[in-house]
Amino acid sequence: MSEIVFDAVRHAFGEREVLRGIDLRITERRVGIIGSNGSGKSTLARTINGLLAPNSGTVTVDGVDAAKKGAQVRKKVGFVFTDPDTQIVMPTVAEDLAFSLRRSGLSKQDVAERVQDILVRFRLDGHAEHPAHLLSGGQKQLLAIGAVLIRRPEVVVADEPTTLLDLRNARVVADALDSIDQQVIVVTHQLALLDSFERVIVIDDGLVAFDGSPADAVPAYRELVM
Ligand SMILES: Nc1ncnc2c1ncn2[C@@H]1O[C@H](COP(=O)(O)OP(=O)(O)OP(=O)(O)O)[C@@H](O)[C@H]1O
Repeated sequence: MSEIVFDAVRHAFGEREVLRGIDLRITERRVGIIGSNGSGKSTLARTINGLLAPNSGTVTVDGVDAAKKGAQVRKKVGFVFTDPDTQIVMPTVAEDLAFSLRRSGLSKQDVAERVQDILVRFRLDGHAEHPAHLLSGGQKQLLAIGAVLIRRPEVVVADEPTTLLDLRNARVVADALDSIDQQVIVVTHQLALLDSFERVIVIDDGLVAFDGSPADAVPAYRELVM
């Protein structure tokens, strides 16, 4: 597993301090981040692969500073957004997957093999030549996850990947995330997703309010919002 270290991380948007001093060392394979709306979870998640550089403090992935060496860290850490439409860029499902490998230096044959592998794995093989925008919400999110996994990152950070989905599709996406070998860090409001996780971090008002097992974190979060 990669070692992700937050050291005194602070960030403000204008006057509003959103991260107020985060210290964490993450080495577990399945980690959840939960907390109220606006508590700073997405901001925190975005610092992991340098999508956002904090005002102060550092986030490192295996010792590499994500803010300073974003491109290097992004090879290792893939990011899945809440809304798959923001990630889907090419007309067809197969083309969209291949697009993720455009600068990989892989041969056409290798790209085709990886695309096929993801299509089969996420049961999208019947849709390879279909327009991506015609997929169901759940299939779109699977495609977005596939487009991240096809680059074979070591870590996948997902920011509320099931929020826009109905119960069934949310289950499909949760199962997909559960099935992958990589280290996964998920920001979520869907607490059931966390049952099998090793560690759950509760963020409240820009600080770590609780850090422990899902069995302990969920009641701690409930108590916080009561
Ligand atoms: N780019 C931005 N510019 C200004 N303010 C922002 C920006 N991004 C986030 N914020 C503000 O920072 C605060 C924390 O946002 P963040 O998205 O990190 O919270 P969150 O815990 O993920 O919330 P939610 O559960 O609602 O997704 C919010 O008040 C939000 O409005």
